[in-house]
Amino acid sequence: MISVSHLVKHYGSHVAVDDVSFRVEKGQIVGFLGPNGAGKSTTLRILSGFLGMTSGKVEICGHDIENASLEARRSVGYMPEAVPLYPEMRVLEYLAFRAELKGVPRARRRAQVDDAMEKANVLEVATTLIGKLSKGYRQRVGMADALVANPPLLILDEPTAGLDPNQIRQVRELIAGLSKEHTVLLSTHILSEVEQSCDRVIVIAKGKLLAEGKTLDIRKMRRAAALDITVRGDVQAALRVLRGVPGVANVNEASKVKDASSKDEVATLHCTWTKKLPDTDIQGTIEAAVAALVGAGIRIREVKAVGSALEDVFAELTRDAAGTRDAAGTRDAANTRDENTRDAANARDTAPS
Ligand SMILES: Nc1ncnc2c1ncn2[C@@H]1O[C@H](COP(=O)(O)OP(=O)(O)OP(=O)(O)O)[C@@H](O)[C@H]1O
Repeated sequence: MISVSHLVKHYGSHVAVDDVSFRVEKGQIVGFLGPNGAGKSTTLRILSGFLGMTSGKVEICGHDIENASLEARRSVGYMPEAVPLYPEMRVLEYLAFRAELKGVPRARRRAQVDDAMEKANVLEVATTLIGKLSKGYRQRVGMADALVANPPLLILDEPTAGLDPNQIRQVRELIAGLSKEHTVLLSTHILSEVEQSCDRVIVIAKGKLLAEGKTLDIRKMRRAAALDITVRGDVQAALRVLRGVPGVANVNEASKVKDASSKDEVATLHCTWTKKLPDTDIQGTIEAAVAALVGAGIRIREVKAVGSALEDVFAELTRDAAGTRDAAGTRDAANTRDENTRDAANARDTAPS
């Protein structure tokens, strides 16, 4: 459905996309994941035909984005990060206008607008002025716009950016529903977003592709990087106990308050592991820490494993790319990449030319 080969994009002397290759197969929901400035929007705009590339080859549904740009663009519904909407138009009117621009034949226009509004869940605001819509609704109108010509492929740039948790949940449900009929490539800088919405993930940073694989494999890399334990009572004793647990490197007080009823101190203690602790040892260390506190008679209010930040996952992937395979998670990712490289190579070999 999408084939990207050695894509490069320069803005003047700045390399925004640096030799990126990947494939997206039909029926998948794929997350394009990377921190700010990674090159996500640039890549998605090139794939949607809105921006030229410096070099490389991109095919959308078998159409070369440069040599058959009209066919390629007709196969894509693109929702940019900042959806350009006309505030003085009503939703229905706007979508009919967009359908016309996208070449939907007049006879089919109304039906396709209705269909897009239904899929994007905006029927109830069909006659509302766009300028009066909430951010969540405007985002969904943007989604209806991407859907109005009924393209097989949807490219959504940060579809949940700036939405509140309720709106994010609605957009996620919407995307899950769309995947029955459309292939979806969406960008985000939030790892949990990809974990919840996508089958596969492509990770980029600083314009370079770092990893590509099943979301499950990337998820494995997100290990408990630290532990927050909230205790009540003798906080100093709790600190001493935790510092004595093998595998715990540092413990510090993240916060401390007085309990309103007992007047005891309630503190959240932040524990980090000794370097390069593999997953199984982290689990064992958490169990040992809790057991040691209970054994010392310290009351525990909450135990929370703190997931590694996206940057840490990126750091592991980058180390892995450099060939250092020192941690269990890193090895997993290396295997994932090796398999994917083979998958991609096989797919290339078997793809019709
Ligand atoms: N029109 C432009 N001219 C010059 N540099 C640009 C232009 N657009 C983007 N860049 C630069 O290219 C790099 C990639 O930008 P891009 O917007 O593609 O990243 P992104 O991953 O989408 O980031 P974000 O999540 O912040 O939107 C950044 O360093 C950005 O500053």
